[in-house]
Amino acid sequence: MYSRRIKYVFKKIRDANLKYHLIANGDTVAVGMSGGKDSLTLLYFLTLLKKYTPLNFAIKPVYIDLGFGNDISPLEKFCQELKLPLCVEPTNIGKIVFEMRKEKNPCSLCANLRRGALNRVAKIHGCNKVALGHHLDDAVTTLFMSMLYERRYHLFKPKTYLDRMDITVIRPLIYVEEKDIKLICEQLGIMPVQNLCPASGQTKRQEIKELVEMIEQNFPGAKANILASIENVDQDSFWFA
Ligand SMILES: Nc1ncnc2c1ncn2[C@@H]1O[C@H](COP(=O)(O)OP(=O)(O)OP(=O)(O)O)[C@@H](O)[C@H]1O
Repeated sequence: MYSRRIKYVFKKIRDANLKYHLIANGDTVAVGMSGGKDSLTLLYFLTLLKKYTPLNFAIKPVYIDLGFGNDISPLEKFCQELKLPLCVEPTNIGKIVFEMRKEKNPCSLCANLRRGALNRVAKIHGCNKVALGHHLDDAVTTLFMSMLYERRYHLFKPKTYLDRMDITVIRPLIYVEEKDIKLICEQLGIMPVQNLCPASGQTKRQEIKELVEMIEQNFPGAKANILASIENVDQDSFWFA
């Protein structure tokens, strides 16, 4: 009944869940919904995880409204179909970033404020975990950005406990490739929300993403190997001062 691609992606998510103990029995997981293809796919697969594994957990989709006037009706419809009420949190983050602070690099401030808002809302709704839609391509792109722009290895983790908030951030799509997410959205007819953010799609990140894609084209499997090399860091070979 499910396509081979859906089964394949489901396995990747189960693998990540087993390896990093992302979701446990009794969890209440807030799912950060931008309305983009990644978070929509994440929500879909978390419902499958609940349905087809013995894991017993609750799912709460949360949309942080940044104030750009996005039409979120496709997101609302998708949540309704999955029988999950969407929590919408209005904010003035867009205004702060673009009008008040007039940031040159708005994305990092926006992401910080958004994450703070999401964690706060999750806490208010009794969630102990927050799931984000970062996938394999995001991880490798982030790693390359830290190397090329910051001269260091720096990458988010699949699971991070934030002690100040007492909340755990998880990234169940960490082994999933973006191309599979795109194909699944097409296959299931998942409609993303159009993002009206003025900085959308014109960032440094986009350039590095294209570089990563070029490497993958020339060395198939490169992205998965790069991520695996992070998991298999040989401490003795690293040049710690
Ligand atoms: N406005 C928002 N409200 C709630 N969660 C969000 C919001 N924006 C982003 N997120 C969460 O943070 C993750 C990473 O955000 P980012 O902006 O990098 O999205 P993305 O890679 O374009 O993914 P997506 O396709 O889900 O938009 C998203 O996958 C989602 O889980």
